[in-house]
Formats: sequence, structure tokens, C-alpha cells
Amino acid sequence: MFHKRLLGTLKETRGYTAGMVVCQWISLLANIVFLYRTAGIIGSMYKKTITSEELYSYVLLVMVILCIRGICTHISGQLSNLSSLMVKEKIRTLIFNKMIRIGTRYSENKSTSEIVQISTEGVEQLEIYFGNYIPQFFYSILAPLTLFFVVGTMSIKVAGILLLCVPFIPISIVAVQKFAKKLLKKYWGTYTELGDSFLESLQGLTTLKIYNADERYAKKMDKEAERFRKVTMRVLIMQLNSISIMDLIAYGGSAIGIILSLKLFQQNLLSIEHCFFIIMVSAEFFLPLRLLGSFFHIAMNGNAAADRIFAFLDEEEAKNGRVEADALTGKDILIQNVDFAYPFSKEKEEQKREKKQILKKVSMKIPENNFIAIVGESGCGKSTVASLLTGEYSADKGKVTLGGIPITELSMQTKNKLITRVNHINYLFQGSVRENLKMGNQEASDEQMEEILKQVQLYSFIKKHGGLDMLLKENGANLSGGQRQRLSLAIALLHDSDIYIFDEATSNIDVESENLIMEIIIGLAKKKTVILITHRLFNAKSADKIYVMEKGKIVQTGIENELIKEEGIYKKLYEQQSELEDYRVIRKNQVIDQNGGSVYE
Ligand SMILES: Nc1ncnc2c1ncn2[C@@H]1O[C@H](COP(=O)(O)OP(=O)(O)OP(=O)(O)O)[C@@H](O)[C@H]1O
Repeated sequence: MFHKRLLGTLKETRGYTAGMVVCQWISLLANIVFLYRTAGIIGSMYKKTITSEELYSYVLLVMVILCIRGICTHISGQLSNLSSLMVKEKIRTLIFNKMIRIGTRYSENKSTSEIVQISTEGVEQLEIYFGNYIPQFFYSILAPLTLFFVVGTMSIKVAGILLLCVPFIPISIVAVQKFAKKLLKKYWGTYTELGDSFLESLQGLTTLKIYNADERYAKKMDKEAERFRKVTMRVLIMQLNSISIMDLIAYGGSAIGIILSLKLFQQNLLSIEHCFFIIMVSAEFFLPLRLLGSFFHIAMNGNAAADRIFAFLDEEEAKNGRVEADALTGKDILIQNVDFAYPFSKEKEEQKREKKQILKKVSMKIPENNFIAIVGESGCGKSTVASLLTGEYSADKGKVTLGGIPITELSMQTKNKLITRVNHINYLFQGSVRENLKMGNQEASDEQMEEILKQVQLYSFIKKHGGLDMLLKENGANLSGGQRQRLSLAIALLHDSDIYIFDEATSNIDVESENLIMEIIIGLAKKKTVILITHRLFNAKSADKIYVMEKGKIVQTGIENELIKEEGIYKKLYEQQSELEDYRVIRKNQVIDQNGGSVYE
């Protein structure tokens, strides 16, 4: 009935829960007094002994009770809000921090839409769990017991029978629990599947249109939506049936109580006041548990959501230590005999699939302020080396150290400060150019930002469109591919770290932007450690050392002049790419001639 781990994680809500239960209980006591007095008044009216003082004091009592109940409801509502707020804040913070720690690895086992769903609707489900279900659970134990003692003073027989009927409601709840759990797991699974398809189709709409595949995808989504509709209907039917059973027990039980008290009254074993009181109060025995039953279905949904949230929180993340930058002895990077395989997702592990070895006995020495290039054919493991250097993944065997300290022992802040990785897709945020540039350095002045924009030859374009206040659309959609990449480079340059990893940073952009970015990278390599990962050998030619990779191994090492002389993969790739390079040089010269000196401005 409870999600132990969830309750343990949110211990702080206990005070609020206790407060809500106390408020509900005071409210119940007030109600008992009210019903007791009402029964007294009815009794007096029946006996025709009622006086105006009795009536006045009754009216006064009703007003006081209404006030007490009003105050209790208000406080309980406030506590419920506070508890929900705390739950939402804590769980969303946990998810957010996990996202930060897990970094780009978040998509390994979870889709983007699933993470969005668990952190939005998933967390909303927990709001009801803590704000209503948990307090109601305790209240529904307390209320029948309280009523048992009160009614017991009038007729122990009626009180006992009413109390005996009460457990049938939780029994019916437990009976559906197993089935509900299974069904809700399926419900959430179908829901996230539908969310995934929707998000994917939305993101890939242009591609779907180009290949006329939109109709096929629409049909696929239709099928998924239908599956979701069916499972939702099953959930609703299950909830409705379970609520009907609880209603039957609740109203049947109170009917038994009423009939019994009427019989006792007939036999003169119960006074008229007590008989009326029991008639009015008998439903109260069951109503709290009946309400708990309704909350239970929401709580089961919360349980299923909590399972998903915790599964995400348990995902393996990059190892981060506590060592700070001042403990480093220099900034040399050493990769020694590293073996690495990507971890499989839990489901896949259950299928006992073998891990695929990606890096085999990889060793590199990257001295401080050197320009190193890693080249090789697609899929040979270049980016994987970059992921080990940033500490995103850790080696299965061997060592990766920076300044003598294993990368995994450095704190996340130190790694982020010392190493900047620029990929071919760096995200630009909706907002001004200034806000985006400030990601690189919060303290950067407008002059510094403009200077960097000049370096990446974006200044005149951005100036024409509002300067640093120019607004960017989501992921810089109002910039060209080359402009986006040059702006990403500007952000990276502002970060001013000691080590730069450019991972195919010039892929999929125009030749002119590529040449400019390469010029900047080569300039940067004079004062920083630069690791250039590229499939284009031309860009690596001025590197101090080139590592050539093939199928996860380093197969050649040296500078360009040495490598083109060796028989090997480098020479083969070099010959394949030379023809293309000649064409690029001609094209670049043509553009510069047209623009009178500059490629862009
Ligand atoms: N997150 C991941 N999970 C599982 N396998 C992965 C993951 N990332 C990459 N791989 C696999 O690891 C191998 C090496 O990938 P990697 O990205 O390091 O190659 P690369 O040399 O950088 O390729 P490219 O030049 O095309 O970017 C590939 O076979 C790829 O399928």
C-alpha cells in the first residue's frame, strides 16, 4: 500500500501529514459533538421537552463547530499544499541534479519524453499521494476507532458490528492491489510509448514529410493512441468497479448499523437521542475508508510513477570525485592501456547480452599545451576516447589521468572548468545572444563578448540583428548551421579552459565556416591543450601528434609527414581525401575573391 523508498526519501513531509491527520481528527470530534447535540435536540423535540435556551445554546454550538471545522479544513488544506510543494520541489530537484550528473548519458536508457513525463505528470501524481492519500490512510484508522469508543458508550453491540464491517473496505482494496499494480505499470508504459512517438514525430516532422512517411507514422501513432485508450478504459473500469464494491460495503455497513440501532430502540435498549446519533454517525465509520479507497487508485498511479522516477535516479552516472584543480601536478593527460565497452541498459543486461568492446588497449600521451589529433574512420571509437577524457564514462581497464590524478577522481566543477568539449551539435538556448555567450563565462563583459564574436566573424551579422540582444530561437533555429557552430565556438572560447576537445566540431557545416573554425582552433592550440577529433585528415595536418584509430585500437602514431610515408590506414585515407581537398582550396579562394578579403564580412 505504501512505497517504502518514496516515504523514506520524503521523510520531511511527516510533520505535515501528522498535522493534517490531527486537523481531520479535531474536525471529526467537532462533528461528533454536533451530531450528539443534534440528536439531543431531536430527542427533546420528540419528547416535547425542548426549551428556547436549549435551542439558543444549540445554535451557538453549531456556529462554534462550524468555525472549528472551517479552521481545521483551512489548516489541513494549507498543510496539504505545503506538503505537495515540498514533494514536488524535492523530487524535481533530485531529477534535475541527476540529469546534471548523468549528463549526455541520460538518453542511454530513457527517452527524452519519458524524462519529461516523469518529472511533470509523474511528480504531479506524488502530490496527491502525499497531500491526500497518506494523511487519509492514518485518518481512516483513527476515525472508526474514535467512533467505536463514542458509539460503544451507547451500545457496544452496534459499535462492535460497525467496527467489524469496516475492514471489508481495506480487504477489497488489497484484493485489487496486485491487479491494479500490473495494470498501472502497463498504463504508464503505453503512455510513455505514445509520448515518445509524439515527440519523435514532432522533431522529425520535416524528415517524415520529405520521405512521405508522415502518413505511416500517423497510423503508427493512431495504433499506439488506441492501445493507450484501451488501457485507460481498463484502468477506469477497474477503479469504478472497485469504488462500487467499496460503496456497497460502506452503505451496506451503515445500513446494518442503522437497522440494529432502530431495533434496539424498539426494544427500549437504546434512548431516542442515542438512536438518532447512531443513525447519523454510522456512515462516518465507513466514509474515511471509502475516501481512502478513491485515493488509493491515485496512490497506485503515484506508486507506478515513483517506480519510474527511482529507476531513473538509479541510472548509472559519470563517476565524480572530490579532488580540486589545485591538487593537479600539471595538465598532462595520460591514457594508459584503456579497455572500454558501453554499459547496456538494465533490460538488455537481463537478456544477458554480451557487452561490445569499443576500445582495446588504447594509450595516449597528451602533454600540456600540445595539439593532438585523433583520426580514423567512422565508428572506430574517437568520440568514445573524448567521453573518457571528460569523465563522462570511466575505463573498464587501464587509467585516464590529468595532472597525475584519475579523471574520475576530479570533482565535476574541476572537470567542467578545465575541459571544454565542443561537438558538432552544441545546443543554443532560446534567448539573447548575450545569455548564450554568458554560458561560457558568467562574468564576461559586453566588450569581451563582442571581441569573441569578431574572432568567429559573427560580429557584423549579429550587430545588424540587434547586437548582443539579438534573440535566438530554440537551438538557434534562426541561424545557419555554420553560424550556429561559430557561435558555439565563441561560447567555448569565452569559457577559457586549459583543455579543449573539438569532436567533429566542423562536421556538417559550410566549407568557409569550417576553414575559419580550423584557423581559430590552430591559433588556440598555441596556448592551450587541444584535442581535435576529426575524420578529415586535412584539419589534423598541423597537429603535434596524430593518433590513428581503427576498430577501437591505436594503429599508427606520428606527425603528418611521417604517417603519409607509412603503409597503413592513414595513407589510404589521405589519398582518398586529397582530391576533395584540392577542390576545397579552389572554392575558398573564389569566395575570398568575391568578398574582397574576408569569407563573411
Ligand atoms: N552510448 C553508446 N552506447 C552504446 N554504443 C555506443 C554508444 N556510443 C557509441 N557507441 C558505439 O561505439 C562505437 C564507437 O563510437 P564512437 O562514437 O566513439 O565512434 P567515432 O569514431 O567517434 O565515430 P564518428 O566518426 O562516426 O563520430 C560505435 O560502434 C558506436 O555504435
